[in-house]
Amino acid sequence: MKDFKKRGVVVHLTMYGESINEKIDSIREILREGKDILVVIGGEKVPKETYELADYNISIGNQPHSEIAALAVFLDRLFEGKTLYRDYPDAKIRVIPSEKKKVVVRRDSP
Ligand SMILES: C[S@@+](CC[C@H](N)C(=O)[O-])C[C@H]1O[C@@H](n2cnc3c(N)ncnc32)[C@H](O)[C@@H]1O
Repeated sequence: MKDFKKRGVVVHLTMYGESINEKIDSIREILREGKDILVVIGGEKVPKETYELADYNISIGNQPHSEIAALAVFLDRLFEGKTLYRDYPDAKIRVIPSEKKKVVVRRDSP
């Protein structure tokens, strides 16, 4: 975290942090400025130093979630859902959204 702070902004997700609803616009602005964001999520006990080193301590509500759930909600808010259906030009398999069945298009290898 100390090293990363020389070139970007550290966001630590914690149920004790400030509301994501209040802070997400300013965090999104960091990306617009072209800076990188390091998202820190805990596993076991999170050391006190993490809270102090983070530029933002952000809560996804004040109830505990799994770390993956907290990260998923954070990323979805940050990118406003726009990354969910992003096209990857070099993808080997593409899933076509369908109401009733699985539709998959495979790209032939070159
Ligand atoms: C299950 S929690 C473990 C917490 C850890 N035992 C501690 O002492 O802080 C795992 C991680 O999920 C994330 N997390 C859980 N609930 C959250 C919430 N409401 N808001 C933001 N992040 C959360 C945090 O990064 C947390 O460190």
